[in-house]
Amino acid sequence: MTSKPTLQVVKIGGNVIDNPSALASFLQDFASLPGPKLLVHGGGKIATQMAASMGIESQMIEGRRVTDEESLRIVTMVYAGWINKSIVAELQGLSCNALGLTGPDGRIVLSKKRAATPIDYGFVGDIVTVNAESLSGLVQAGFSPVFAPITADAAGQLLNTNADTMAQALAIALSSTYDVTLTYCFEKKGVLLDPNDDESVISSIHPASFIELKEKGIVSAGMIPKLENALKAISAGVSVVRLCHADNLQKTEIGTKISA
Ligand SMILES: Nc1ncnc2c1ncn2[C@@H]1O[C@H](COP(=O)(O)OP(=O)(O)O)[C@@H](O)[C@H]1O
Ligand SMILES: CC(=O)N[C@@H](CCC(=O)OP(=O)(O)O)C(=O)O
Repeated sequence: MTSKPTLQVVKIGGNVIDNPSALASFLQDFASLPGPKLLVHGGGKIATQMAASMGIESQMIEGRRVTDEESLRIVTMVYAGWINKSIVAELQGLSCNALGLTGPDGRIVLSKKRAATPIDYGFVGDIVTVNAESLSGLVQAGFSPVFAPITADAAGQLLNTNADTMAQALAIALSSTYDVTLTYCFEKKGVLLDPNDDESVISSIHPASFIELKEKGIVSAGMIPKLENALKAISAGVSVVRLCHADNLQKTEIGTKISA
């Protein structure tokens, strides 16, 4: 049996994107990763700040943004515009052949508006399909795709999509062709047993320990969808899933490893 080529899918979170020097150092590490790679970025923190500066209050429920028409315009401008193009330009400056994308570009990611019950999130999309063939084609052509968390449905309606979910869906889709490693990079050293103690990193999480951590309130807020996505990825064909500090992208033994 011939083994699959390797590919790294990396997600970078909004708290790092909001810190230019931390982002620059992360992008340097990303650019120097060997082999095919793909980046998914968030930017929730900047979108919230932008909305606030326009007098619009952001509402998050279970780590997801309630997205009305005005918020959709803001998140599209922030994620697919300012953040995506800044990251692509910075990576190009580091000789990484980054290609900025959103879901509707080449219809690589197709989503569907979330049902309005039990919670009406407005213009929020859940991923329906990923066109792995088109995406692999871009990777094989030498590009490093950089995805903003904006998608669209089949009728062309733009939708806001959680960036952790986007990374999970892309990693799973690519795992039929590649041996995929998925790394969630953020501003903490991993999943912490005590959120106030940066050194209390939990080295490994599996489905049963996640339920226990959630019940005890040790994982909360944005960490819940992040871990749900991480667990889904490891159970659906992704070879390695890890959560770590953005500074530790290349230190593969550090952080929290996810097991099935
Ligand atoms: N046990 C935990 N360990 C680490 N972070 C946690 C934990 N529980 C909750 N969190 C929170 O989850 C956040 C990461 O989720 P999120 O804000 O969605 O980040 P990102 O923007 O990187 O996706 C951390 O900043 C932290 O505040
Ligand atoms: C539907 C939904 O919640 N979308 C997210 C997309 C951005 C994101 O996920 O950013 P981080 O990775 O920085 O949290 C939002 O608007 O906050």
